[in-house]
Amino acid sequence: MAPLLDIAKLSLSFRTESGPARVLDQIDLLVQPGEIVGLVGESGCGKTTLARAILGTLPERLTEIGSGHIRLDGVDMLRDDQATERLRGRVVTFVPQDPFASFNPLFRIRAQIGDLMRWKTPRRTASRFGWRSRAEQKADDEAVLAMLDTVQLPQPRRILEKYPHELSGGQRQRVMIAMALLPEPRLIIADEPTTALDVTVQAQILGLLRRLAVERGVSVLFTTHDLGAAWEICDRVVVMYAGQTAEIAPREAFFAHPRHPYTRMLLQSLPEEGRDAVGIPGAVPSPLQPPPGCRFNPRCPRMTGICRDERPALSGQHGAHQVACHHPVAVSEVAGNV
Ligand SMILES: Nc1ncnc2c1ncn2[C@@H]1O[C@H](COP(=O)(O)OP(=O)(O)OP(=O)(O)O)[C@@H](O)[C@H]1O
Repeated sequence: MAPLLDIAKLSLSFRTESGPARVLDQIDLLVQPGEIVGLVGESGCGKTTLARAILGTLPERLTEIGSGHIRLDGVDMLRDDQATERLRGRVVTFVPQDPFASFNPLFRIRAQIGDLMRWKTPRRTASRFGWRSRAEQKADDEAVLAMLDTVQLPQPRRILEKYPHELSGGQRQRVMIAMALLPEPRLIIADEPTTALDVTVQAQILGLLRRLAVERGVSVLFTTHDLGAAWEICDRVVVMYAGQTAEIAPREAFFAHPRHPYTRMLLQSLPEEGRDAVGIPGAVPSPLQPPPGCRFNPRCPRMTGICRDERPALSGQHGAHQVACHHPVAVSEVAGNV
């Protein structure tokens, strides 16, 4: 099957006063149609930058593409501006971390969803300039009400009359999920979509996102530093470390047999009953002066000379368990981390 999203050898830097910050370094990532992929890693590993690169929302003036490609549905998202513009908001949509910041506080939800539908309705035929026929508009209005109901917002007509501040955090995120689904996309990028919510609401929202994506065959690329959330929702997990792909594994294998020392330490750092969360010693290196070779080498208990000299390649076939490490953990060494 052709992947829906195909990212290969993507390197990207930000221009800063102190020189180029190489935030993404030869990233490889494939997302198949209908697949839910989690992008995990500590803060500063480049998850948001990768999500924004796919969406084409990085500041152009400050961004330098070094190499590689991002293809969505065959379109070169880094070089074909017109096609990218067509896909953005239609074929690929976005669920943000903080929905409050993404709404305009001055307008009712009705106006904000109405604006989205004017430009991104899947029923749009000739309405290139935001014009819709009466029949199209009526169909869109019905689709909006049905979608609000689908994301379990009772009394959708009342929700439409509210201002963003009149909704709870969970309700706002449900509206955001509705808005991400209304254009009938093929890929949703959800950037830490539940971080700003209470724990109980987080679980509901993740469950909802997964159910709707599966029902509609929509792929989801979900960034999180919360491995529990990745367990809840993902089919496959991609671990990023300091702008590099460290490991890619199906969900069960990821939690049961992590092969990269970083993944293993991430999992071991999770809080357990009777034990507080323990951090990984050291910090993610600055992208201004990343260590040579494997970027994890200064924090790695398995580090040897080769780790400083040579960057490890990502081994294995797509779809299988892949790891970029000179000294990966053997399956026999792991006693199950689930
Ligand atoms: N505009 C920018 N200019 C320079 N450096 C930047 C810029 N934006 C992000 N960075 C740097 O890029 C690196 C990756 O940041 P990014 O936000 O993508 O990481 P992340 O994994 O999403 O972290 P978080 O979970 O905290 O959002 C960090 O070192 C960050 O400081």
